[in-house]
Amino acid sequence: MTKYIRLEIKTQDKMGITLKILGAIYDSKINLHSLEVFSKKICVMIEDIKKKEKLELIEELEKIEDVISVRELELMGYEKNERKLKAIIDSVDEGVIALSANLEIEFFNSYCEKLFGYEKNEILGRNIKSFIGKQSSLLELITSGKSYENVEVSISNEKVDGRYLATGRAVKDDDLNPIGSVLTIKDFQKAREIAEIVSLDESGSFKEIVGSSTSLEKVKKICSSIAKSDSTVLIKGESGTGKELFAKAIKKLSKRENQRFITVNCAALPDALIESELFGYEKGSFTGALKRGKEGLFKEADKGTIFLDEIGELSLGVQSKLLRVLQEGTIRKIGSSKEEKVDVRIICATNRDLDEMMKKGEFREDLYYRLNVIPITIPPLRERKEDIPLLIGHFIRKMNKKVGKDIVSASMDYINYMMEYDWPGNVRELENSIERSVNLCEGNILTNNYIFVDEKPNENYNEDFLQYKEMASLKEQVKELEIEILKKSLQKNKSIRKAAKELGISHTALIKKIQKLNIRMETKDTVGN
Ligand SMILES: Nc1ncnc2c1ncn2[C@@H]1O[C@H](COP(=O)(O)OP(=O)(O)OP(=O)(O)O)[C@@H](O)[C@H]1O
Repeated sequence: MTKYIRLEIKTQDKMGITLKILGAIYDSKINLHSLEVFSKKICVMIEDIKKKEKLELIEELEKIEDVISVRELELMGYEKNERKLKAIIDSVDEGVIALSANLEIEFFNSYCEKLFGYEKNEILGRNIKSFIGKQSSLLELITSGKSYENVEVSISNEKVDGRYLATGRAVKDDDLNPIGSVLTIKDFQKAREIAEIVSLDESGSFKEIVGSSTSLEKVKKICSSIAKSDSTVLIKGESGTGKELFAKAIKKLSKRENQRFITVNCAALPDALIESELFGYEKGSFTGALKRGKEGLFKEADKGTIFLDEIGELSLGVQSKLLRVLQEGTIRKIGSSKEEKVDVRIICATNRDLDEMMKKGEFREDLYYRLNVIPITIPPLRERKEDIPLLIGHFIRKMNKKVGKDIVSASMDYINYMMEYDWPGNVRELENSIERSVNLCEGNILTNNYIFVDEKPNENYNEDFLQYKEMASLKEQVKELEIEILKKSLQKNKSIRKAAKELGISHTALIKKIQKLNIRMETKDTVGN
């Protein structure tokens, strides 16, 4: 490698000082390689000379008026920057190449040695065609003069043969004429693996949980941080807030991700059954039992997760059995004296106030403290109304698929109405309400006319509705109005017979209209076919 000497000359900030310094170097008959000029400093890079000549040059430079000091430097400023940049580019796990307009490689990072299968000194200055194959689609991209992004290309020469993703930009002069190009090339397989890892990240586990309110994000964060441990989780929250969705998300993020997730709705099973369902029974242990006996759900969930929904509904008897699972990690089948070890993570949920139940003696205190190791509270929808617009969009898409419609969005009025409502049934009620709207909607936008919630509609509703609507035929407007009148009467009267009386039509006429207009209302009566 050619050796050079670098000098830093500190000077007064005077006109003509650079010329004097260059003159001294010229007079000494020393070749100048490069020069950097600053306001009070000049750096020169000169050919390698003998020590004596170097000292003589320094002496000459120091004699110049306005020169303050001269010292030898390790590297020029631009060399330092170049090396830093090269270190950065070399650390990238993909090939970075700068090409001239003639496709000669002017710059490349060390990854390219592996990419092309050649040594550094065999690459510089050579035409890229000799490394990528004359037929490579990459050649077409490079010569197109256009930008391209992550295009799949092949690279093959006598040493390598593989698939890559190429991204490139043309380099242009001031008149926009191409003077070369820069490209990056990444390993296809590696890029795919990274994409897979990213798609498996935590956000994937919360994919089904729609909403970005601070309070919901906080719950997601807690779930991510506790998911990996085996501690028992107690999810509290009103009915329909998404407790089960969160329980599933915790399982997905846990070490037990690939093991079973068993859901038990404690309220749905009669007390007499729940014990045998949870813990199983030995053969012939009670009348009606299967001859061969039965494994319980805890056993089935072994190594996995069990989700005990509505835990507040368990009888005190079953509560004490559950306590044993938590204390000892064992279960005992009905009719058996043998304890069996199980390795199950328990996630439970309740919409009841367990504290209150404990005070009343309806829930065991010791069990409560065992379950409440990691308490998570999901806020009701009315406390995170900012999630409603996102949820509306999500449920429209979901219901479109379910009922085969193509509704594109909801009107602002519809969204505003939904934001004003208090949602005592939380997200489940919102979902049901949108399902009804989607079913009844005749256009491709959900409007106020298709709102069906269980409380009074907003006060301005009729006024808004009676406004003249452009683009709607008289027939359509009359039909919409009729739907509204029927709906309001049905809502108020909660009975088809009473509504018919109020509207001055017969009971059968009202039923016919309800069917024709596809109105689905919950009244005391049912509309038969
Ligand atoms: N944040 C959310 N994003 C999307 N869907 C949601 C969300 N929260 C709840 N849901 C939906 O609402 C319905 C009720 O949710 P889930 O069953 O998880 O509630 P829950 O709190 O367990 O109710 P319960 O206490 O009555 O058992 C489900 O259809 C669920 O998919």
